[in-house]
Amino acid sequence: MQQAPIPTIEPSNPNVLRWDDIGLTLIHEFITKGEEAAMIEAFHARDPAKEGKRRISQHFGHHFDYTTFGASETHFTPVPPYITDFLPRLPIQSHLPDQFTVQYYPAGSGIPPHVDTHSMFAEALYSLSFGSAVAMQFRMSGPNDARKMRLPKRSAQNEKNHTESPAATINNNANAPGDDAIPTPDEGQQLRSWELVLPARSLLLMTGPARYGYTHAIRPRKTDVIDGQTVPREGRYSITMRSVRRRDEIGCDCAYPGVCDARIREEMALLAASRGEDDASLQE
Ligand SMILES: O=C(O)CCC(=O)C(=O)O
Ligand SMILES: [Fe+2]
Repeated sequence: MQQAPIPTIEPSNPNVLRWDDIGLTLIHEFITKGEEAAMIEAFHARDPAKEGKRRISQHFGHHFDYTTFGASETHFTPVPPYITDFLPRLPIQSHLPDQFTVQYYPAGSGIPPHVDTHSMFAEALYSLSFGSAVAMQFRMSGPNDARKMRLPKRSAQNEKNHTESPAATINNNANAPGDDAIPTPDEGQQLRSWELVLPARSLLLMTGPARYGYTHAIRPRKTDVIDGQTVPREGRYSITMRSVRRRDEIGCDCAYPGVCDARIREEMALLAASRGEDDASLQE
């Protein structure tokens, strides 16, 4: 693990930290303590259990469709006011999210390294943290990630069982529940990788390389190192916010074809076509 890169602090607002070359922005105290308490209450009004060991997810807005990896045309849960209230404060107002996954991470749980599906969601990806801080790991994707994304897909997960992986990660085998892929020592040493502490009430925005080229993960463990101190983890909540691409917006031409689902689909189609030609020539 390498040292986290140094952010630039916005002169007009010291709560805003930027890593422009990576495409990350972290805004401290994005929500108030009152809003945070209301969110936690609303979450447990739907899912009372706090004792389990597994991450629990709730979906709002357009549900993820586990068969097309796009947005469902039929499944929609109205977005609660505790989310709609802060949307006018998001840093990018031109394109607001319409797909929301609220998750509870019991202490010790995490999320495997993954790249959120490129083709089905617009570039800006947000994560709002609340309840407690957690360290998120970023790692430049490499051949190992590209190889995993080309493995045959696991069976689609049951959307009703929302203790499973989050929506956008379904297309990435590195994300299968319980498959907390550890990079090979070779890859782990070579690739740029570090952890960024996401404090409670902070908003993380991922764009560019951070969105398309890096994997992000929360390692399942009991402690994090925060400001040089080893701190026990507590239950943490997050809201992942994405904007669903529709019709001719679907696709991706990013600079990271190895982990780009749009490119992988093209590759697979070419492969299938060339196999078809081979089959045809065998029959002649
Ligand atoms: O909990 C988080 O902050 C991130 C969750 C995530 O990466 C996802 O839902 O795709
Ligand atoms: Fe993600």
